[in-house]
Amino acid sequence: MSEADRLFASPQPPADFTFNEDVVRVFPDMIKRSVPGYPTIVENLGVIAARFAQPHSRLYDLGCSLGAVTQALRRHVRAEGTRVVAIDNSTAMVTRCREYLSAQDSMHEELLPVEVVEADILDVPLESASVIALNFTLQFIAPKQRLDLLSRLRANLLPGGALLLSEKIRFSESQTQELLNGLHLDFKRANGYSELEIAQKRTALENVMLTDTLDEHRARLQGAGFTTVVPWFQCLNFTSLIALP
Ligand SMILES: Nc1ncnc2c1ncn2[C@@H]1O[C@H](C[S@+](CC[C@H]([NH3+])C(=O)[O-])CC(=O)[O-])[C@@H](O)[C@H]1O
Ligand SMILES: O=C(O)C(=O)Cc1ccccc1
Repeated sequence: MSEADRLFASPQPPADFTFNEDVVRVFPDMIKRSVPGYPTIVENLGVIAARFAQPHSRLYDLGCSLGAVTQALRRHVRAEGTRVVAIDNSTAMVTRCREYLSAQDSMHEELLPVEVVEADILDVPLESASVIALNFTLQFIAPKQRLDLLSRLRANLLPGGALLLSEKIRFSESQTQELLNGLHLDFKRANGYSELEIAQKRTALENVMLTDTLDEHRARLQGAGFTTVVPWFQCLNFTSLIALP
């Protein structure tokens, strides 16, 4: 099972955050203690997907990590003949994700079939899908690639389908930004992270996780051809959106 996250507990030279084996070992604990609302978001992505999933269509979980969203899709989606394609470019994540999903397979009968693909979502060929989930993945894509990726997702979304996008967001109004960022740090402290752990992780993420405002997300989604953007969840500076074609 997964360990407690102590990755940034001792002093270390600054290095960019990567989704390597050390992160994989602690990832379920890390994401739950770092992302306010994460369990609620993941479970409800399954519930929301159930409304948009079409019979005999694909459901994508892009940047699947250990497959938390894929597992929620399997718990909630009942449309006949749907299958999940879960994609991540971290070898360590994909290896462990496959193990978790086969454990879920052995405990339940008649789960949606899942294919876990090790690939970069920026260059893997995508096919038509009724649901596409990007749960805290877009924030790790280089900003100049984000519009192209969303346009490609829009082009592959079936009519009546949905893109489910969760992100850490920033706020252009500085008082709001300071308040919600401060409250996020309080959330981490309340979950047992020390000042050193918080500071070292912040440095590690500085160059690799670049956040946008909600307005920037809306504008980009519209630019990619989505007509409707509905925020369905916000906890502090973390949000989840439903984008419709
Ligand atoms: N270009 C890329 N191609 C494929 N995967 C990528 C790429 N860039 C980053 N990733 C992958 O996106 C994931 C982001 S974590 C998602 C959480 C998950 N969705 C969850 O619901 O638990 C978010 C977080 O840790 O805050 C990592 O597994 C990366 O390897
Ligand atoms: O820890 C943070 O500050 C975050 O914003 C989220 C996060 C969670 C897990 C891995 C990387 C980033």
